[in-house]
Amino acid sequence: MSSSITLRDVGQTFLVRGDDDRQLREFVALDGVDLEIAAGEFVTLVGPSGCGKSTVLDLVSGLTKPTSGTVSIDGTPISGPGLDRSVVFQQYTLLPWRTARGNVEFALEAAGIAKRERAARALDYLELVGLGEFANRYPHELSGGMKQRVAIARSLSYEPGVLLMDEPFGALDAQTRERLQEELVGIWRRTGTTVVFITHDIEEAVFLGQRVAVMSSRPGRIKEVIDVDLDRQTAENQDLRATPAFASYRHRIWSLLREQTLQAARPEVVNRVA
Ligand SMILES: Nc1ncnc2c1ncn2[C@@H]1O[C@H](COP(=O)(O)OP(=O)(O)OP(=O)(O)O)[C@@H](O)[C@H]1O
Repeated sequence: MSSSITLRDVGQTFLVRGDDDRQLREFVALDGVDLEIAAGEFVTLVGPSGCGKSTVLDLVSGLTKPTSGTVSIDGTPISGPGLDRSVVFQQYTLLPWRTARGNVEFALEAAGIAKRERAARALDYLELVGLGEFANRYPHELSGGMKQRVAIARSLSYEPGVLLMDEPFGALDAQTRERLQEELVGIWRRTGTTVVFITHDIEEAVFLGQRVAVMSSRPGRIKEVIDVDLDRQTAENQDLRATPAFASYRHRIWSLLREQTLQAARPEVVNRVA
């Protein structure tokens, strides 16, 4: 099961206090953001720090509402959070007093899944992320990568149409990160869920995304969306990251981001509120 996502002419303005006079001002975080994500697609979102990536994810999750424009799931405007969407953050956010299985079951309980179904389903999803044998371990008995896999299992367990991931591998070491990237591609293929994945890491964006959306900052907009046409199936046993095609995508996105970073050096645009 998967859902499409549409952002149409989306703007998000926050009220912030000026550093100098402490007056309230409008800060335009997003302006005119347009993005269409098809059901079942894997899209990565990159952009300079503070360009509004998490703000976009918050809007799709329904935690916040846009100041202007519309954000829709399967053509229906989002009115708040829902079980059709699930978010994985950089911090694992597991309950320390529950086992891996207990953490997944907790989400299933909140989603209203019948008690008799919860234990089996939790185990199925822990197996999907390769943690079937660790179901009875507590978070403090798991490595960082394992904790993040539990968080992914928990998010997928109630079978959302959309999985939103905000730098989920940002706190992991390079090797664990690469392994989880490969596993995530496998999980995405098996579940067919639409994935929107935020990252600062260009290689991660190219490796994972069927398309990479590059954002510009101040105000945040989608600057360019790049189709990544890499043969991931035949490359399964090769080092995809070492291929010339991969390097070429990496360089293209690096160049776009460099332009953005140079532009971001100018002062922020804020409008004073009367
Ligand atoms: N609730 C809020 N109130 C005021 N300003 C906010 C709020 N949320 C975000 N911002 C501002 O909006 C801009 C975009 O923030 P956001 O967290 O979306 O950026 P980001 O691209 O995810 O950043 P990073 O890559 O550093 O995580 C930033 O300038 C931030 O300070």
